Amino acid sequence: MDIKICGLSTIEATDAVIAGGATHVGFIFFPKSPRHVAVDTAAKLGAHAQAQGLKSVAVTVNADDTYLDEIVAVMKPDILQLHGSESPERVAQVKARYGLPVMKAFAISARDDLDKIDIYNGIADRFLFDAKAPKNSELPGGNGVSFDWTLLEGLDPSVDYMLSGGLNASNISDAIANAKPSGLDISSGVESEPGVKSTKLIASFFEAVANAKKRETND
Ligand SMILES: O=C(O)c1ccccc1NCC(=O)[C@H](O)[C@H](O)COP(=O)(O)O
Repeated sequence: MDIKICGLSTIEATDAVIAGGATHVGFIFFPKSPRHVAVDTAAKLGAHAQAQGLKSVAVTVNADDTYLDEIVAVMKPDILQLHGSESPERVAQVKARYGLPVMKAFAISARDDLDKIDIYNGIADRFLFDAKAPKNSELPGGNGVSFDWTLLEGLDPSVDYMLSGGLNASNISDAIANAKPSGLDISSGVESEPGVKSTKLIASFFEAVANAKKRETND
């Protein structure tokens, strides 16, 4: 199962994520976020993770070509995560311009939010299902809130997605059992305060994932 830890900004946290067994590291390019990083910081940390076989993901929100050009040229991400209201046409443009896989994020709060899967199918390479941002939040992601995973019941098993939104060591077992996702994405669940990753919480999270996987195998 793929595991992406998002919102990294330090070498200590990146090393903890690598040691824990993550497959992806995510970097946020959104100035309003406490996790926002400079492109060269993401380039250094991303290259460090790439050297260990992880994929580096650039997370942007309705970014224009100028910003994406800089991110792609300097950071050399493996994947672009589009976390705004990018249309299918914009996703197709981004894919064509950079030749990189695109993961399109959606907020899920009702069953019909999943209709977007058909609209972006064959355009986005993967989906990331996140919770809807609370009304008082300026961030489209990284809010530490979960959505009702039972909304995913009956989803076509060929839909490739990362489950996201409020995941942490305490709820990951239920999340895996309910949603059976092909990937997990976590940010604030491994932070001691917004934007500050905790190496202890990162280690506990990976331990909880390993225990959850053992339980799944035994069931
Ligand atoms: O994390 C942010 O600050 C952020 C800001 C703007 C757009 C996206 C953002 N995060 C994207 C992610 O992939 C997060 O990991 C995802 O939303 C889950 O976050 P959390 O609920 O805190 O685990």
